[in-house]
Amino acid sequence: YFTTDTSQSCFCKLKGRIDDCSCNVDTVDHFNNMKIFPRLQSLLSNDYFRFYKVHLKRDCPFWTDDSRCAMRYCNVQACQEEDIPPGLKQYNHNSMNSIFGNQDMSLRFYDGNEDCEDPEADHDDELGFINTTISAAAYEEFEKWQAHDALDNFCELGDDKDAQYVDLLLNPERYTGYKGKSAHRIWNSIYKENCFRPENHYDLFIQSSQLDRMCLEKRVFYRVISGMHTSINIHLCSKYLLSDKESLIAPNGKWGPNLEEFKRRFSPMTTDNEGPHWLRNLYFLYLLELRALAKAAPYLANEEFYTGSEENDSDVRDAVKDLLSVIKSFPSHFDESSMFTGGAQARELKDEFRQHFRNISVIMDCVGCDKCKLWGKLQVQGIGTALKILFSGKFDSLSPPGLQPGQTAKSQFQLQRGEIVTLFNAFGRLSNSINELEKFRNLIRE
Ligand SMILES: Cc1cc2nc3c(=O)[nH]c(=O)nc-3n(C[C@H](O)[C@H](O)[C@H](O)COP(=O)(O)OP(=O)(O)OC[C@H]3O[C@@H](n4cnc5c(N)ncnc54)[C@H](O)[C@@H]3O)c2cc1C
Repeated sequence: YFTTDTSQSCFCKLKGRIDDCSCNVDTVDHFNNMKIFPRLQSLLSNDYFRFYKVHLKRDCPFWTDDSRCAMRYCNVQACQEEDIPPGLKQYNHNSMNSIFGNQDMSLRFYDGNEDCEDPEADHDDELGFINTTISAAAYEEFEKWQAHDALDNFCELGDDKDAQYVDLLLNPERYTGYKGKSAHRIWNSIYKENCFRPENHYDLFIQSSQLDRMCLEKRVFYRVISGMHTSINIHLCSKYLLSDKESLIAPNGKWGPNLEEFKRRFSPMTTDNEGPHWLRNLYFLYLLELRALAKAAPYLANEEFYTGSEENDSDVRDAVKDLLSVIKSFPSHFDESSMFTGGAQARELKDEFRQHFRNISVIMDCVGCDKCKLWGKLQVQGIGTALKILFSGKFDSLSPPGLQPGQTAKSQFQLQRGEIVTLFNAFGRLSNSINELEKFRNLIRE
C-alpha cells in the first residue's frame, strides 16, 4: 500500500518556506534538533517545570461527559507528596491537600498513598483555610483583580482551588487509545465552531487551499490549532503501544514509533493531500512560540523560578538564560507586528481571536481521557500565554531599552507560574515533535 516513494511523500512536500513566515523548514529542523531540543530536554526535567498545577475535574459546559477512558494509559498519575519541592508546598498548602484527598478511584489505585484514603481530613483543612484566613471582603477584591487580569488572557484560567499538581515526567504524552466519536467531537467543535472559516466553506475541516481566502490573522489562528493537533498526533505515533492488547493491563507496555500510523496520518494519499500542510503548521506554531519566548526574554531573564531550593533555582535561571540567548540568535523570527493593525476593526478582530481561543481552552474540559486532557490543557494554556505575550501589548515595551537597568520585569507586571510552566512545556512538545519527525524521516529512508 505504501511504497517507498509514496511514503517519502509525507516529507517531500515538507520543504521550503513555512507559510506566513520568512524561514525554511530545514533551518528550523537544524536549529531545533541541534540547539533547542537538547537544552529544553534538560531544562524541563527540573522541578519548576515538571510539576504542573491543573484542574482535571472541571465539568464540561457543552455536553455531558462521555467516555471516561477506561484504559490505564489514559490515567494521570498524581505525584507523591515527598516528590514535590518544598517551595511549591509552601505556596500552595491548600491545594496540595486537595490533591491527596480529592482523587477518583483510578488515581488512588495507581498512587497507593495512604493519605489518599482520608478525604475527610483534607476537607476540614480546606474549609478551615478559607474560613479563617480570608474574609469575604478580601474575596471580593480578589475577584476584581482576577477579572482585571483576565482581560489580557487568551485562556480561561478559571478557579483552581480544586486543581492538582501532576508530575509531567511521570505522565508522558503518548498513545492512549482515545479516538472515535469522543475525540472527533472535540476536534469537530474546535475546527467547526471555534476556528475562523472561509466564507461559504461548508466542509467540516478546512482545506489548506482555502486558507488564502481568509485574512492573515484568521489563517494564523487555524495554523496554530492545526499545529497543535499535528504535535499531539506525532506524539501518539512516536510513543505508540507496540505490545499486544493484553498488556494493556500489565504495568508497562512496550512503547515506540509506529511508522505505519505516522504515514496513515500524514501521507498525502491518505489525507487528501493535507498531511504535509498539517506538518508545516507544526513548524508555524513552533516559530510563533519561539518568537513569544524571544519577546518575553527580558522578562523571563528576571524570573526567580522559585521552588525553595536555591541551588536548583539558580541552575534553572542559568539554563533559562542560556536557552534565551540561543533563541535570540535565531535569524528569522516570526513577525507579529503585521497582525492586528488598522484601528477599530483590528481591535474587534483581536477580541474575536481571543474569545475563540478562550472557548477552545474551555473545550479542553470536555476531553474524555485524562492524560489527553492534561496535555491538551497544558498546550492550550501555553499557546494562550504565547499569544498574550505577542498580542496583549504588555510585552511590547519590554525589549531593551524598555527595561531600564536595575528595573525588574516584575515591577511592571507578572506572568503567573502556571503561564511560565505551560509556555516552556508547550514549546517543549513542539520541539520534541520536530525532533521525532527527524526519526521518522530516518525510518522511512531505512
Ligand atoms: C485535546 C486532545 C488531546 C489528545 N491527546 C491524545 C493523546 O495524548 N494520545 C492519543 O493517543 N490520542 C490523543 N488524542 C486523540 C487523537 O488526537 C485523535 O483524535 C485520535 O487518534 C483519532 O485520530 P483520527 O485518525 O480519527 O483523526 P483525528 O486526529 O481525530 O482528526 C480528525 C480530523 O481532523 C483533521 N485533521 C487531522 N489532523 C489535522 C491537523 N493537524 N490539522 C488540521 N486538521 C487535521 C482530519 O480531517 C481528521 O480526519 C487527543 C485528542 C484531543 C482532542
